Amino acid sequence: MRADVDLVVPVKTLQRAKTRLVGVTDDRPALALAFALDTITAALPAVRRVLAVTEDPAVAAELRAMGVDSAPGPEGLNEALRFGAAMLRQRDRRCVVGALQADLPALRTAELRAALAAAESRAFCPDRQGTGTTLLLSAPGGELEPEFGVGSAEAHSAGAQALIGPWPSLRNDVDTAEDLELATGLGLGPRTREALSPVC
Ligand SMILES: Nc1nc2c(ncn2[C@@H]2O[C@H](COP(=O)(O)OP(=O)(O)OP(=O)(O)O)[C@@H](O)[C@H]2O)c(=O)[nH]1
Ligand SMILES: C=C(OP(=O)(O)O)C(=O)O
Repeated sequence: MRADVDLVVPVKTLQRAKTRLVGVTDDRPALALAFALDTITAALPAVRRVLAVTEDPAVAAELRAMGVDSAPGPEGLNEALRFGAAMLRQRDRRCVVGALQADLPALRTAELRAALAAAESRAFCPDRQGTGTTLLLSAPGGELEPEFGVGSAEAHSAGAQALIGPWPSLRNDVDTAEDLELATGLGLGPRTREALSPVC
């Protein structure tokens, strides 16, 4: 992708996040926060700007300390993404606006860079199962039109390039204990390792 890339990262209110990881840790909100911070830390060097959309003041405060902008958005994942994408589009009419899930705790900057470089225009990265989506990119100057949710890879595949390549860390979103095991094999980010340290 030759245009600048600005990313919206949606972060759900921590108390309600990552419900499928119940039993993995005693402190699920802390784990959800660690996922988001590791994801964003890895993404920052690969893109021009990151805007988190979150209703959670604790997430906003952590991000502010890292120098990352956030804004409270409407309830619901696609609503939050449309809201963030509109803010980014207002700042730059021509850039690529992307959506990156905040549950990629093994994300490697170089792998995100490689996926972005492979994108020719509107594109999406399917998750490792091939059914969900971890990254969605608009065409330069285009609308994001997010359709996240069950079966989102198929929904996003209409008129968009599927980004499939040597970027396993970008495809490994963590919803379940099995996903977390696989992410551990790829190499977790430091915040997630720390959040899990009492149980590792
Ligand atoms: N801002 C915002 N982000 C959301 C919302 N719902 C989901 N997200 C984010 O969207 C991404 C994908 O969400 P899921 O994988 O379904 O995560 P989750 O809802 O925390 O997990 P489960 O409770 O297991 O379904 C994660 O980055 C979430 O933080 C929402 O209503 N608002
Ligand atoms: C919302 C999605 O994520 P998950 O499957 O992680 O809930 C999606 O892949 O569209």
